[in-house]
Amino acid sequence: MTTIAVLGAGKIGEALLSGLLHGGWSTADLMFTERYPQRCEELTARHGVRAVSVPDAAATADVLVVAVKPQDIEPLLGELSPVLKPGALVVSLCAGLPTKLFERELPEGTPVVRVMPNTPMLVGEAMSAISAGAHARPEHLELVEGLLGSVGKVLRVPESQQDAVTALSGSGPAYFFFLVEAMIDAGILLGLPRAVAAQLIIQSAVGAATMLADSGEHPVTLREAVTSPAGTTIMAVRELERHGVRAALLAAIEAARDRSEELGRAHD
Ligand SMILES: NC(=O)C1=CN([C@@H]2O[C@H](COP(=O)(O)OP(=O)(O)OC[C@H]3O[C@@H](n4cnc5c(N)ncnc54)[C@H](OP(=O)(O)O)[C@@H]3O)[C@@H](O)[C@H]2O)C=CC1
Ligand SMILES: O=C(O)[C@@H]1CCC=N1
Repeated sequence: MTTIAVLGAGKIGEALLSGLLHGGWSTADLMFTERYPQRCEELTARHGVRAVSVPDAAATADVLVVAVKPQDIEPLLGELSPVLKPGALVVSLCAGLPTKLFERELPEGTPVVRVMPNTPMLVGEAMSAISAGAHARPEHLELVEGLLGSVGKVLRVPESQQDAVTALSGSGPAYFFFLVEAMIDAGILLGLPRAVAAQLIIQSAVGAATMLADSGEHPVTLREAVTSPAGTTIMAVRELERHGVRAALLAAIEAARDRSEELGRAHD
C-alpha cells in the first residue's frame, strides 16, 4: 500500500486526511507533520493518524503532500530537500506555486505533481485538478488520480491553467457558502426563523447541485424552468442583473486568478 505524509495539516491537509480515511484508507498508511505539538495531539485524537517529523515523513512515505500556505513554502522545502528519498513523489496543494519552484528547491529529478483540490474532499466530493511537473511520469499522475479519486473527482489540466482553476474550483466552495449565507439572511429579512431559512436554502442548494450534476442540462435551461412568465423568479433575476451580480462574479474570480499568479511570482 502507498504511504502518504501530509506536510502541514491545516484546513486542506486535515480535509485530505479525513477524506482519505472516509474513502477507505487506513490510519497505518497516513501520517502528517505540523508545527505545534498541541495541533499534532488534536489531529491524532480526531483522526487516529500519527504525527511525524519531516525527516521521518521523508524516510517512510512514498508520497509527500505539501499543504502549507504558499508564504511558508521555502523553510519547509529547505527542511525536506536534504532528507528526501530519491524517487519519492512530491504533491503540492499550494495555490499559485509552480512545479518549477519545487524542482528548483528539491534534489534534481524529483517528480512533482501540482494539484488544486477543494474542501468538499471532506465529504468525498472534491474537485481536484492535477498537472505534472517536468519529472513526473504517467505512473505518478495515475497514483495521484487514485489518491484524489478516493475523495472526489479529478481532472488533468495543463499547468498554465492552474491559476484559473484555483480561482474557480479551489476557492469555489467559498462563493457558494457566501451565497447561501446571504440567502439565509434574506430569509431573516422576510421574517423567517433562522433555522427554517437555513433548511430551505441548504436543501435548495443540494437539490440544485444534484440537478446540475445529474441532469446534464445547461444551467440556463434549469433556471428557465424555474422562471415562470410574470412570476416571482423573474422579479428576483431582474434585481440580480440590476445589481451587477454576474459582473461581480466575473470580477471576483478574475481577482482570485490574479492573486494566485501573484503568489507564484513571489517566489521567482
Ligand atoms: N483551504 C482551502 O480550501 C485550500 C487550500 N489550498 C492550499 O493549501 C495550502 C494550505 O492552505 P490551508 O489549509 O487553508 O492553510 P492552513 O494555514 O490552515 O494550513 C497550513 C498548515 O501548515 C502548517 N505549517 C506551516 N509550516 C509548516 C511546516 N514547516 N511544517 C509543518 N506544518 C507547517 C500551518 O501551521 P500554522 O498554522 O502554525 O502556521 C498550518 O497548520 C495553501 O497553500 C493553500 O493555497 C488549496 C486548495 C484549497
Ligand atoms: O484562499 C486560498 O488561497 C486557498 C486556495 C484555494 C482555496 N483556498
